[in-house]
Amino acid sequence: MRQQRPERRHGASLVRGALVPDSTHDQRLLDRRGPAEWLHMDPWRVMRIQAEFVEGFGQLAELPPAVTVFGSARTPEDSPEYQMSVQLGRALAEAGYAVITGGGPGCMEGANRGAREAGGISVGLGIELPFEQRMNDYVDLGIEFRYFFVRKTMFVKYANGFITLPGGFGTLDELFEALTLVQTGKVTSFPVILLGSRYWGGLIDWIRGTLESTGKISPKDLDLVQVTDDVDEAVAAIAESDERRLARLREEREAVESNVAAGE
Ligand SMILES: CC(C)=CCNc1ncnc2c1ncn2[C@@H]1O[C@H](COP(=O)(O)O)[C@@H](O)[C@H]1O
Repeated sequence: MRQQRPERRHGASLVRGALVPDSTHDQRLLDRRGPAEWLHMDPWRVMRIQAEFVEGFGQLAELPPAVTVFGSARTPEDSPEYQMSVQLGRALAEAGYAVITGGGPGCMEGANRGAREAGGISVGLGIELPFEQRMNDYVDLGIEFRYFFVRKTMFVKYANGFITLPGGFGTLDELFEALTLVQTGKVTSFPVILLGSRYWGGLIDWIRGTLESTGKISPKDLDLVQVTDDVDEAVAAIAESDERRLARLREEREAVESNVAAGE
């Protein structure tokens, strides 16, 4: 015999029995006297996450070719690393690239500053942090994100490559995310460049001496990252990768066009 159990449809979901709540979404929406915890529940968070993607995609879709620059939030303004970040921002802008950073202080500020001083497009993708933090003054287009993973999608999606200055955990996280995406073929034609051979040398030695030598990565994976001390060399590596990508796209288009012509 069919059991009669209470049931309720929640959009695409169906709940029955004890899972049926004693109020509806509408009631909870309209009942302003009720508690506000539902605002912080996961289904609602999804809407916020969606909104962040929509805002990010909308603001960045028309950006010209861009490069994302990572690096420490703690680099002092009077340090050589800060100077290098300014020089890098400037060189990227002069080569026609918009510069995207995390919008914070230190190396991020330096790269935004260089881009702005050279008349380029200076973008900051900020992140909500548990302590007071504001977008640096050299950002012309700034977007604030609540979620790291949404922001990281923007860093990759709108950049033609990453250049990484000396940094800490945040920088390493961004660096290894990029390398994983390239290694697994999720992004193609995406140079990852480390600026500062003294700073990064130990990490590269460890990757070679431990990861590669024990077979955790393949020897060719080491080619995914380039190390240099020369800002112009870093920018040139991005430009060369772009040229190769454009040439490949041209070839693919020509092949499609000649197939279409042959079929006619
Ligand atoms: C002084 C201080 C800690 C400020 C934090 N303010 C921040 N504002 C924006 N992005 C950040 C900040 N801290 C870390 N990040 C992200 O993580 C990277 C730097 O982290 P770290 O300093 O290397 O580990 C940046 O590329 C940036 O994307």
